[in-house]
Amino acid sequence: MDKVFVQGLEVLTTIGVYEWEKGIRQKIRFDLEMGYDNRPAAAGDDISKALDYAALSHKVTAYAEQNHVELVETMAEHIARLILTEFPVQSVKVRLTKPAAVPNAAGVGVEIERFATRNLRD
Ligand SMILES: Nc1nc2c(c(=O)[nH]1)N=C([C@H](O)[C@@H](O)CO)CN2
Repeated sequence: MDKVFVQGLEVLTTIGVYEWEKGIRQKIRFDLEMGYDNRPAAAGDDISKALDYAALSHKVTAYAEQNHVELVETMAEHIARLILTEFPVQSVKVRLTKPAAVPNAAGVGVEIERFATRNLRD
C-alpha cells in the first residue's frame, strides 16, 4: 500500500492528567502515516485525486488545538478517527510525542494504527 505521511507536526494544546497541566498549553508532535493509493493522482498529475497532506495537517492542528484531553492515548485515538472519517484513506498510523513530559527523555508518547472499515469503492 502506498503511503502519504506528515512528519513532526507540532501543535500547542492543553493535555495532561495533572491539575497543573490543565491551565497551560504544551507542545505535542504528530507523525502521521496514511495508507492511500497514490497512482490516480500521479497518473494525471492531479491534486484533486491526491490525499492533500496540507489540508489534512490543517484539520489535525485545528482539532488538537481546540480539544483538550488528559491522555495522549485519547488524543491519538481521536486524531485517528478524525482522519478516517474525513479523508478517504485505508489506514492511519498516529505517533503522538509529548517532548517535555519526562525530564531527561527526548520524548514520550504512543503510536497506534487504525483501519477504515468502509468499502472505499462505494
Ligand atoms: N500512558 C500515559 N502515561 C502518562 C500520561 C499519558 O497521557 N499517558 N500522562 C502523564 C502526564 O500528563 C505527564 O505527561 C505529565 O508530565 C503521565 N503519564
